[in-house]
This record gives sequence, structure tokens and C-alpha cells, in this order.
Amino acid sequence: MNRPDLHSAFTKINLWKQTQFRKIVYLDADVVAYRAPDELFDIPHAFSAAPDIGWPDLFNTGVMVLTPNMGDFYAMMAMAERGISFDGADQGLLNMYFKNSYNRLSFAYNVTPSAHYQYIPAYKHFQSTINMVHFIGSDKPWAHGRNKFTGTSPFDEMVGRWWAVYDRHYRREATPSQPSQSAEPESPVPEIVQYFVKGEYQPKLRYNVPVGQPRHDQSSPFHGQQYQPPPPDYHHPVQPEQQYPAHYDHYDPPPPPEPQHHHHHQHDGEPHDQHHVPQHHYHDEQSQPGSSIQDSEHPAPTPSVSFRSEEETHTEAREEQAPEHQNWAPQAPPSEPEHKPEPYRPAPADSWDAQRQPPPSDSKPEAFNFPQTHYEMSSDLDAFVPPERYPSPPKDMWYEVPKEPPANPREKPRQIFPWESQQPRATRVFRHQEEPESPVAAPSTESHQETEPSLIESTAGQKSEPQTPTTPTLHAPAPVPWSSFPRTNAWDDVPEIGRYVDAIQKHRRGRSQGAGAGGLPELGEGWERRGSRVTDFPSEDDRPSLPVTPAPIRRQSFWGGGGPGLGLDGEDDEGQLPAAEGVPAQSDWVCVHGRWWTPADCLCDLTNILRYYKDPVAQLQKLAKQQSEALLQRLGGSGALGDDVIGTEGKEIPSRSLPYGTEDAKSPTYVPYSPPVVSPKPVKPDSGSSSVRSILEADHETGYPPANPILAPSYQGPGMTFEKGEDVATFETPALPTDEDLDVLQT
Ligand SMILES: O=c1ccn([C@@H]2O[C@H](COP(=O)(O)OP(=O)(O)O[C@H]3O[C@H](CO)[C@@H](O)[C@H](O)[C@H]3O)[C@@H](O)[C@H]2O)c(=O)[nH]1
Ligand SMILES: [Mn+2]
Repeated sequence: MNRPDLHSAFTKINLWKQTQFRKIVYLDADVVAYRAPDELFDIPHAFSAAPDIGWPDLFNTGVMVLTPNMGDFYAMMAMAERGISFDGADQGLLNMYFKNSYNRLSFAYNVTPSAHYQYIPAYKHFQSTINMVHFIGSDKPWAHGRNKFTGTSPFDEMVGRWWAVYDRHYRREATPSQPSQSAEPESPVPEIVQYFVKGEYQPKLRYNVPVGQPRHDQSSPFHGQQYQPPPPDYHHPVQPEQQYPAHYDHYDPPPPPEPQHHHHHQHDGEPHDQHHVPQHHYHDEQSQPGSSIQDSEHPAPTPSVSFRSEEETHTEAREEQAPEHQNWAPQAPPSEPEHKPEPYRPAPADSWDAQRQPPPSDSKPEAFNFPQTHYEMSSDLDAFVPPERYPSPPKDMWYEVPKEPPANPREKPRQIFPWESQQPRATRVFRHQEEPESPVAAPSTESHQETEPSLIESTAGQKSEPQTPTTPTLHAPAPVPWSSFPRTNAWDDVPEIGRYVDAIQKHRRGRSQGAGAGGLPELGEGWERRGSRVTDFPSEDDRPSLPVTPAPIRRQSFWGGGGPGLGLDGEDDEGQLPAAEGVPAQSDWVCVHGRWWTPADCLCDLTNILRYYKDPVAQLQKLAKQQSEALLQRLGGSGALGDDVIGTEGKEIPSRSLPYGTEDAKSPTYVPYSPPVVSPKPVKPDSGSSSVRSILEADHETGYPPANPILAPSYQGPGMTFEKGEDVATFETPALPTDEDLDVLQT
């Protein structure tokens, strides 16, 4: 606010420390009371104040009713030390501290003058109710003298009330008087008040005490001090370092001026301020030339106190007209006389050459506005006394959890985004969202649960001991007619494509010398290429990407039954979750090589065999044999096929070394892994292509594949991992599901 005079306003915080009082009614020093507001002491609230006229949401801190307590005191001290105040003074701080808890007093307890257009009618209407008037701002009544506001405006009237109070207590007799020798001394008037009231200070007349003599006026702040000439009127231009005459009893007079007899006789047109030495004139309207104790013609030895002649007073008065509203604010120093040697003046800021000149005098310091915090080690030897109470926390800083759940949790949330209106219907439904009329209701799983345990189910904890893996487990409970899968592509018969592919193949063959690196496989002996259908032979990249997340499998909760929302309600609540559209039913998935495959993938492999082997059946038999042998090898068998061997081992745990100490540890979600490749029954050589057909042609009644298909999803053989030139199935230890897989599976 550019009001350095408010530097001590933070001392108002000390009010809260005055706990010897039950209640304090605080008034600013610029408040004049029209009547004694005693009733304020009866306010029960801890803190009351009246609205501020500048911003009525705020309260003005010139009139406050408060209950002292150390908790508020310490809290506000902490804020003050951290510089928390939006106006840099107490009003900003107190408004932040009592923001939500102050009790509003009537404006009649803190009427602040205003020029607002509504103010005058309101003033006229309410003036009889005014309890106290507060002269906010720098226009204090005492800054202007008693003759300044003598009109009839509200402000004039209020200023008049102030002067009435002043005169009752502080007005001095107009005529100089000798110190009373009578038995009843007149009540002394503390002159310090007059000193700060413009036009009221008359030092020399009341106390006829020679300079340098001790004073004996008990009421005077100068009591017992050596009498010193008082400082100039406070409204006199002062140097910045003199602007807070806080220690007026230690006031050091300015250096004595040179004897300046010529000063009062400037009739020669000489500049007034020639040979200017700081002069301090004590303007006394009542003083009569020649009647003062120190005549200007006979200057006192030291210090010199001179009184102005009438003529000079007028001159001075003219000079003083500009600083009409001067208060204690810093003033610019008197302008330098012209003839004085020019002090060095650096270049103005805009043309400053930093390499040659010092910074311009009017430049601001760098980082001028940086906040400054000064820390000091505490030298306080007293033990810390905690405050009686700390400020209560703000009342609205937590989230109130609704006591009642929302009326209908299944209710669709309110639409927020525009596209929600055309939202496609979700096809994957979770247990507790299931709607009876859901078109994607879970297919019944009764049948295949009663038959063999599927590999998937074997991971469900309940059936963690896999049954004898005797048969290929190509469950296909979903009534998907396998024959409906297309085996050709629409573009297979487009001759242009055929020619194009041929050309590419020739080109590649020429380049890669049949290495097959990235190219299409050469069809060597034993292969019959049926046209140039590139799609007959999908490469890894060409194959449609597999859905990677099978539908969630049902598993028993680790905690024994799930809570609501988990969809794991325990044993009785059977039923599979419906799968999303386009994703095969969960029982159709098989895990091979740690990846999940669908029957369609298997079929794709099988189709390849049928297409590219001259004798697919023989090839299938060969593969089956290889796999059997591989399995037997793995089981430690001799390689002979036999039912006695099959099934002795159900668990397949990779022979990987586990970290030390974890050998026996099992995760609660651990599920023994069952190898996907189970022992296929040897295909009878004469069964021929009918066996193959039996795989491919589903039972038309049930939609299921034949109960005992020959071929497992034999991904050990040519298939998804097929590479050209590879016709021997290599056994691969299936890896345990990775953590990521488990995460997916457990969700
Ligand atoms: O050197 C000083 C200056 C101020 N005060 C006290 O502090 C009060 C506030 O100063 P004042 O000049 O009255 O301020 P206002 O012009 O009234 O300014 C407003 O802003 C101030 C700072 O926030 C608040 O203290 C006031 O209540 C509010 O009315 C004064 O009344 C005095 O009681 C001193 O004691 N010594
Ligand atoms: Mn004030």
C-alpha cells in the first residue's frame, strides 16, 4: 500500500496474548468514539469486526472485539513470520486467519468516511446510530490542521467530532503563560500529542526552560531529560531516516547552522537557498516577532533555534502548499540548489552502457521483489511452552463419504460425453452386470465339465490335479460348425494375383537361393503346390493376429469365495461368464508353448497339412508318432507306445532351477501346468483320409467335433511354428505362464 507507517500494525497480534483479559475491545488510534460501546464486551463470539469499506467481504481491523488466547496468538505469529498477509499489514493477515469464523459487527461501530455516492444519503439516514468513526487512510484529521475541514460534508462533520475530542483533552491555552506557581497546578497537557497535530505544537511558551536544563514536568515524555528543541513539525519535509520519530525523547537536533544573519534579510534578490544549510524552523503561529525567547537577531549560542519572521513564514507557507497531505510517508529530499557542484549522475537507464558506467541511479536493484527470509539461531533460553491450543483445522477439507450407497448402483451413469449416446453395446458381460435378457448369455458348460477335464479347467485350482491326459483335448463345446470355416480366399482365383505371386516367388528364389529367408517356401519334393495362392501359406506376419486374452476362467478365490463385484461367489454359483463376441469360448482355448490358441488356429495348421502333403494322412500319422515318442522320451519311457506309460505322470514342471529357497514355495495362484500336447493315439494306417475328415467335419447334430479326433492341436509339428524344410517335430518344454500371463489369467 506504500504506507510504511503501517510497519508496526502487526503489533496488534499481541492483543491475543493479553490473556489476563476476558475480552478486549480494540480501537485504532484513529478511531473517535461518539459514545462508549460498552456492549461490545458482552459479545460471546471469539472474534468480531465490522466490514471494510474498500472490500466489504473483508473486515476492517480498526475496531475488533476479541477473546485473547495463546492458540490464536501463536498461529498468527507464525503467519506473520512467514509473511502471510495480502496487504502487508495486520488487516490482510487477520482477514486470512479469521476468514470463516468472524462475527460481523455493524458498520456503525466502524464508520469509515467515503466519497462513494451512496455514502452521503446513508450517512444522513444512519448518522444518529454511529458509535465510532474511523479515519482510515493517510488523511488523518491531525495531518491537516483544524482549519482544513470545516464544511458540512459528512467527512467535515466527522473531522469536527475528532477535533472536539482533541480539544477536550489536548487543546492548549492560546496565550503563553508562565508555569503556574499556584497551589493547584493546571493539569498538564502532554505535548507529544500536540507535536503530532498540525498547527498545535507551541513548545517555547509553555515550558520556559532554558535549553540544556533538565525538565521537571512529570507528565512530559521529556521529563528528566535534558530539554532539547523538538523536531520540526511532523508534516515538515523530513529525510527518510527521520520519518519515524519513534524515539522523540532521544531526538538529536540537526547540526547547528552557521550564524546566518543574512538569511533573514534577503532583499538583494539573491537566491533564497544560497549557501543553504539545513534549517529547522519551528513555526509558531502565536509567536510574536521579538517576543520569543530567542530572537533571530540574537541567535542563541548552541543549538540555534530560530523563529521566522512573518515575511519568511509566508514565503515558507507558499513553499509548503504542495505537500498538503504529507504524513509520515517518506518525502523526496529537498531539491538541490542549482549552483551546487553537479553530483555525478549516471546515464539514464535506457542508455546505460554497463561496460563503462555504473548502474543508473534510478535503476531498481536486481531481484528487487524477491522475498527475503532471514533465519537466526534462537537465543531464547526459555523452554518451549506449547500453546494452549492450536488453531482448528479448516472445516471443509475432507471428502464426506456418502453414508448411503447410490440408489441404484446398476443404474447407468449419467451421460457426460456426446459420443456416449452412440456407444456400441458391450458384448462382454461380467457376472454382476449380467442382464437376464442379455443376448450373449453364457453358453452352458455342463456337458464338457462332466467329461474330461479341460486343460483350461485344470488351471482352476479346484481340479489342479490333471486327469490322465489320454486323449487329445480339442474341446469345442461351442456349436461352431467347423466346416463353415472358409478354406479359400476370395482372391484365390484372380489370375492377376496368381501371376503376380508367381513373379515374386521367382524373383525371391533367385535372390535367396531358396534359403527361404523371409520368402515364400519352396515347394520341393513331396509338395504339391496348388496354384499360386499366396494365402495358402500364411506367414507368421500374414496370419491374423490372435486374440491374446482368453475369456477369464473361473477360479476359486484365494480367500474362499469372492465378495460382491468380484464375480466369484463360490461353488454353487455355477456358470461361465459370457465371452465377448468374436472371441472363442474360453473352453476352446488351448495353451501351447505358453500361448493361447483357438480351434481355428489348429484348423489352419491342419489345412496346411492337407494342402501341402501328398499324403496328408501319412504325414499326420508321422507327426503323431513323433510326438508320442517325444513324449515318451520326456517321460523317461523307452519310446514304446503304451497306455501303461501314458498317464503315469500328469505334472509337467519344467526342469528349471529355481532360486535358492523357493524350491518348495508355491504361489497361492500356482497351478500345475499340464502339457498341451497329449499322447495322440496312433492313427491306423488304413483309416486314411476318413480320419482326417472326421476331424474336419463336426458332428452335425451336436455341432461338436468327433469325440475322439486323431489330431491334437499338434503344434509340435508343422503348424503355427512351421518353417519350410522342417518336417520333424521338435519337442519344446512348455514354459510356465509368465507373470504377465498369470496377471491376465487371474483377472
Ligand atoms: O506507527 C504506528 C502506526 C500505526 N499504529 C497503530 O496501528 C493502527 C493502524 O494504522 P492506521 O494508520 O490507523 O491504519 P488505517 O489507515 O486505519 O489502515 C487500515 O489498514 C491497517 C493495516 O492493515 C489496519 O491496521 C487498519 O485497521 C485499517 O483501517 C493505528 O490506528 C495505530 O493504532 C501505531 O501504533 N503506530
Ligand atoms: Mn486506523
